[in-house]
Amino acid sequence: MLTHPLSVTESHSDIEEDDKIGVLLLNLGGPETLHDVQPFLYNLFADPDIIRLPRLFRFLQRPLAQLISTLRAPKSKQGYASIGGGSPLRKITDEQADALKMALEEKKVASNVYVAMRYWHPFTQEAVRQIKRDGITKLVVLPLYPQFSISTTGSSIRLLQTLFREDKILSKLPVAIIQSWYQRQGYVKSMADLIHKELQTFGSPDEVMIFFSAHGVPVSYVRDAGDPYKDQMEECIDLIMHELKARGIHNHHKLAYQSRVGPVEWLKPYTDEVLVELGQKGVKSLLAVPVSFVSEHIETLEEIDMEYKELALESGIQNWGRVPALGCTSTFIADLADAVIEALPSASATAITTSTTDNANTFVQDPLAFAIKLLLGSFLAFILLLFPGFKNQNV
Ligand SMILES: C=CC1=C(C)c2cc3[nH]c(cc4nc(cc5[nH]c(cc1n2)c(C)c5CCC(=O)O)C(CCC(=O)O)=C4C)c(C)c3C=C
Ligand SMILES: [Fe+2]
Ligand SMILES: [Fe+2]
Repeated sequence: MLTHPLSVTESHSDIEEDDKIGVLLLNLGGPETLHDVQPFLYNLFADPDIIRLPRLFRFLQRPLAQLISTLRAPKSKQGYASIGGGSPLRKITDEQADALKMALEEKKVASNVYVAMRYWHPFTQEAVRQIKRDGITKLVVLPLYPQFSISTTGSSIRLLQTLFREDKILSKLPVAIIQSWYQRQGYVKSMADLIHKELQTFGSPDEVMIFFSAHGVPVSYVRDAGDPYKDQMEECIDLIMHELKARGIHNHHKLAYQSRVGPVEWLKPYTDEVLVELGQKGVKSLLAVPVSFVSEHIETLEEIDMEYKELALESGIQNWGRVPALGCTSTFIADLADAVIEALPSASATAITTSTTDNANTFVQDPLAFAIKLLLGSFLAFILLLFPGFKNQNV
């Protein structure tokens, strides 16, 4: 007998016979060619969860996005050129989606796995349209970010809420959202496995500093908007180190934040500054561990492997290593499949309606600095508004 591709082959408590299970993977997206870089950056900076303006000044969002994306594009292009001319994110995320579908099948859950990128193809809107076409009856939303940030998972969820609210059918679809999963045993163990393995490549593994480098966010996200990202990151590192200790690994470790953009203060300590300090303090061997993201991307391949490695070696560190991103590591993907099954919504579950990341109360800490920025922004906006075409690009 032919089974429907989404039919369930063995009973799980929250799955009914005619259910069609969908899993929606949330990710950031990245430019596939150098030509895509500026419009990708425009989409990113046009997101009010990336540049957080008070509601009253949201009219400046798109002109500012146009300006900042145009100014940043040359530097970004250089970065993407150095890793082969584009982001590997789409290919890796598609592979993760296929691996997750298979892992779910092994656990007797038939599903369709969709990829929803926030700023480049395949856009969230496309994935949502496909979910509707496929007649999915239960949906699990799984961000590919272990820790929650307003700027990543929060932004994608906010967009989903808007798209689902606007649609008669989707607004009734039972949806479960996995907000974060850094604390899951499977993830923690998979990270510990990678670190353990990579330590063995050093001459004296016990003397290696384990250096966690997380993507940063502006301090105001945590301080003013209540982003749990920093707390979750610190807890995540504690859990991984605890797991390593249980395996008899007692190396020193350090957490720092990378990839800051723009003039505002970001979470500290900064990766580049810490690398210099560690070199000066006499650390000779260092293992870099990217911890906020589960695929290779520009920040691992260019920033860590090229820029930070060079800086570390110049600063006196002699032995450098880097843990690969989890990608399709089987223990990790199997654990994501468990997370999906545990989260499956019951038929009576509500659709995506409530917001966990409401930034309606965005406020500005320093009114004078804000007034100056606003005047400047308005002036630039005036100039830029002379140019047409401030719509989301390539959506
Ligand atoms: C947990 C991961 C990430 C957080 C938090 C995050 C916040 C954040 N990022 C920017 C600005 C940029 N991000 C860019 C690319 C990019 N960022 C992440 C992850 C997080 N960002 C990923 C996975 C990627 C895509 C990488 C790829 O391979 O294509 C970029 C573009 C690249 C560059 O020019 O450096 C920018 C710009 C901000 C402002 C922010 C928090 C507010
Ligand atoms: Fe980023
Ligand atoms: Fe960067």
